[in-house]
Amino acid sequence: MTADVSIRNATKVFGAFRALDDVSLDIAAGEFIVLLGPSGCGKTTLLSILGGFVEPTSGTIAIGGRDMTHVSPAKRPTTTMFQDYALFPHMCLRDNVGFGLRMRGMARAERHEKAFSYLDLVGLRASSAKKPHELSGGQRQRVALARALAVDPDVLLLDEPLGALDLKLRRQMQDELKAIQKRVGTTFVHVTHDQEEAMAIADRIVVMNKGRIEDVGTPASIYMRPRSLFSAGFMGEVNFLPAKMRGTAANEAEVETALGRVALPASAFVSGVPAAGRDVTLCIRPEHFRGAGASVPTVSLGRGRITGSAFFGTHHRCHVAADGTVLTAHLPQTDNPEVGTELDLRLKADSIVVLQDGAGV
Ligand SMILES: Nc1ncnc2c1ncn2[C@@H]1O[C@H](COP(=O)(O)OP(=O)(O)OP(=O)(O)O)[C@@H](O)[C@H]1O
Repeated sequence: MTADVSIRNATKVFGAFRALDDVSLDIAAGEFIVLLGPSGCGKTTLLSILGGFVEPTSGTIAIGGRDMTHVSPAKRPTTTMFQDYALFPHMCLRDNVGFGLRMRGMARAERHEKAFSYLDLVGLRASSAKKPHELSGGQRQRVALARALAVDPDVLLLDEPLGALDLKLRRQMQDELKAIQKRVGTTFVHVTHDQEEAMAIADRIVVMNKGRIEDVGTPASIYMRPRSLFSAGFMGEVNFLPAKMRGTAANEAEVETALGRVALPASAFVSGVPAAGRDVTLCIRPEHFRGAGASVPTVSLGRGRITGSAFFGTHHRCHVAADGTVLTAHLPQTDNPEVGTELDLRLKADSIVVLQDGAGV
């Protein structure tokens, strides 16, 4: 089963503190949505509102077209999977996975069959007689997932479920989680503060900050075309270059930066081309600098001097100083950037994104 979710103007106030501030979001049935943001931004509060553990101060929640705003957690078509798994230590895996089914009065044979099929889904059928303490962290996490899915929720809510795992296992479990979600087709809403995790698993990422939604989109669209400075900065490394709008022509606009005047295509301005005189910020990903000799259409920010360089395997990460501004540039693995040498600060024109301060969704 699967269902769409509609959140309308959800606000949650704790005393004088606005943990969630007028949040609206539509989630399609079968989507894998990741709520991403720093600690305290309201991710868990939003997830708890979906699960029914927290009631919104105002606003509404509908699941599968039915208003759920004041419905108790047990009566919602949702299941929440927490980071600590909460498996029953004295029960074997089959009984752990079948526990929710027993609570719903399902007959023994049917319950066992279903528990086995979900253990199969997570690759643990052969271990069904084991107890949780006989498993690794990743295996326990899979059992918790099987148990959560066995009760056929329309929407599975996951609160930092991979938070307790070490990095390598975490990356492996992300791939498994995504593959399982695609197989079962259940709507997943997953909370994390890890940008790489969000990119690894999400159909769409919801970037949150201070109780509000800053950006919503596919991993690629948020990375390449962020709609707020916060979103650009949270989704990986970025150079922010302040600028002032100058003239605009048909499909182009000129901006003045500390590194000189630059003509940019109108498409670089994510929320439209602002009027002359307005302050804007150019967002430049470090890997978008192209060395000399690149044959693609380029924008030039003049020349800079390399003040630091470190080899990261896939690329060299360099600091480049130009006219009092220090930029970060990732240069190809095969380059040999040396500190003290000069670098052409050239970019593909369509790789620059220009945002107005205070922009967002
Ligand atoms: N029951 C509560 N009473 C008072 N304040 C609360 C309550 N629950 C959450 N808050 C506050 O609301 C803000 C948002 O909390 P929330 O748990 O949603 O953040 P989060 O983005 O999930 O952060 P984290 O990643 O640290 O879990 C925090 O500042 C938190 O202290």
